[in-house]
Amino acid sequence: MAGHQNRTVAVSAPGKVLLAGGYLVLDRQHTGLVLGLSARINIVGSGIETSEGVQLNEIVVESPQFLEAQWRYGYHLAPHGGGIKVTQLQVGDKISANSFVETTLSYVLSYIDHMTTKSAAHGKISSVRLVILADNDYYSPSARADPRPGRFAKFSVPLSGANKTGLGSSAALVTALTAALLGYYLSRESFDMATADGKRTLHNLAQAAHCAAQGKVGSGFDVAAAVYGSCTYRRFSPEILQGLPAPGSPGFGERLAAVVNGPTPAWDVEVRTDGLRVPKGLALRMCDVDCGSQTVGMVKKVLSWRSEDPQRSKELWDHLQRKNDSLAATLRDGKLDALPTAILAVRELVRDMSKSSKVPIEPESQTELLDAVSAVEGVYGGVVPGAGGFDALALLMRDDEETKRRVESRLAEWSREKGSVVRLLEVVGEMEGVREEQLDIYSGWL
Ligand SMILES: Nc1ncnc2c1ncn2[C@@H]1O[C@H](COP(=O)(O)OP(=O)(O)O)[C@@H](O)[C@H]1O
Ligand SMILES: C[C@@](O)(CCOP(=O)(O)OP(=O)(O)O)CC(=O)O
Repeated sequence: MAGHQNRTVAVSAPGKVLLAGGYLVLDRQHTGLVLGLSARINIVGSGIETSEGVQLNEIVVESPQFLEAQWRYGYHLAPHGGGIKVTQLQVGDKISANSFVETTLSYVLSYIDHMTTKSAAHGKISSVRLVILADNDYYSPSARADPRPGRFAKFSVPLSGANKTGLGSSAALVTALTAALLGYYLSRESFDMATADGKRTLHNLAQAAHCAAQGKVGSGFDVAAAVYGSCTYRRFSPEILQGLPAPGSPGFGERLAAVVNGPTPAWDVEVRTDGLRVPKGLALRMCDVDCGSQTVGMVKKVLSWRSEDPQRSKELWDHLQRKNDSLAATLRDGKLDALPTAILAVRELVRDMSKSSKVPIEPESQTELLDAVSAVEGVYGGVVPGAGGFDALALLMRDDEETKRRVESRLAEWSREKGSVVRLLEVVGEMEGVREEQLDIYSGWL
């Protein structure tokens, strides 16, 4: 560990879109088609300067794009192998929690502490400052301080006041923060995110921290996208994470390390990065639909339909899985002519699932909008991604300016007619997962 703590580490991890396989991917029998996005969460970690003889035990995390977005933590080694216990410190008169940051710090520092037990540096985690910078498409532009920002916009609100566009900020944040901390405190021989082993450690640890912070075990496709980028994803068995004690309680460090470093058969996740790709000439683009409709408890409702009608739902899911697989194959083989039919086949079965489960996965308003945009020259089609609902679309279209302009003008027309604002985001589908960055892209922010 020693010798690395004065280094500055910069890491970024991409957001995600689940193009096909919503709900199915919760079940290990099925897989999801996951695309990484060009919108990234960046973390820069560097040492905190202290005057000679002064010892600090502080971790400072900041999100300088937002107001009141600084979180300070003290930390100590918990007794009986409880790992590193992190406690938020008061800054000024306000204290706002950030459970994703706090949980990730306690998980990752406990893991690092355990992995360095035998080294002289054990128990000597030094202070660090971590700066978070998120690409603009993660949040709606309405609260921007400058309407024409550079790479990273400044907002005139706290983080809680920014409207998210649903690109998976928490998974990208947890993954980038985990990678930054591992890279900062461990030697390159112990952790290198460019290697398969490094990615495996990062994936397992980030899944554990993200699940704990979320308070539930989802399919984890968002963390997989943040680590590996675009892929086909078969989830890990949720039992892997069961029974982990809480950070600070006896044995936490050792149990966490055993889970994270656990043998591959236990970690039965399957990530195929050659399973899905966006062929040359094609772009995946996202639309943000601002409609005010809320969709709560969709996962619960779909799963209860599944248990109430096991036979029919199984047939439907098996059928849908085959259509999802064909869509992946069509993209992989670059057969653009076959794309519209492959997309429509998926949508048809998703609407069947919508109808049977009475959940608005592809609600009527989205069917209309998708059909309208799919009719624009250069658009191959689109889906309601992830869990579905009213607030987003993913489009597959020709990767050129003219198509983009035609789509934008069709969406503007739609917004005027229907009174719901639909906006094409700048973000595009991208293959690459987590990566190290050069510091110059952050100039002015550090
Ligand atoms: N730029 C950021 N800086 C600090 N924390 C962030 C940032 N973006 C997201 N987060 C964390 O992620 C949480 C949002 O996660 P969540 O509600 O799951 O949204 P998403 O669907 O985008 O993952 C925030 O409450 C915060 O804890
Ligand atoms: C239903 C799901 O299979 C997909 C949900 O995908 P979304 O992309 O809609 O999810 P969030 O943005 O994280 O809320 C649940 C899961 O896989 O965990």
